[in-house]
Amino acid sequence: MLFMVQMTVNLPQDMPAGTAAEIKAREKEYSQALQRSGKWPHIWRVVGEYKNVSIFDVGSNEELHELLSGLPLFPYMDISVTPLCRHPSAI
Ligand SMILES: O=C(O)C[C@H]1C=CC(=O)O1
Repeated sequence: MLFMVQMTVNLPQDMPAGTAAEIKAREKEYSQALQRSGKWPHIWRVVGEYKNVSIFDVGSNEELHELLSGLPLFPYMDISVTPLCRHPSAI
């Protein structure tokens, strides 16, 4: 099952730089493990925003929820999820 996921990160202005750096490092490790597994095949930066557009390829809604809620940045994100299916004109 394919999903387009849009994540906007809103770190608190008063979060210490060291804390933010530590969360971002864990986020990168978590994200890259999922990319290597094939469950997160695309991640793109939205130009000019602290936001990404991603494609997830997972087995169920529940699995996607688990993966997203495990993101170290999850408490600081606005996330929207759009289910996808193959376009009839796709070649
Ligand atoms: O930077 C982001 O878009 C947020 C987040 C998603 C993956 C990752 O490494 O960081």
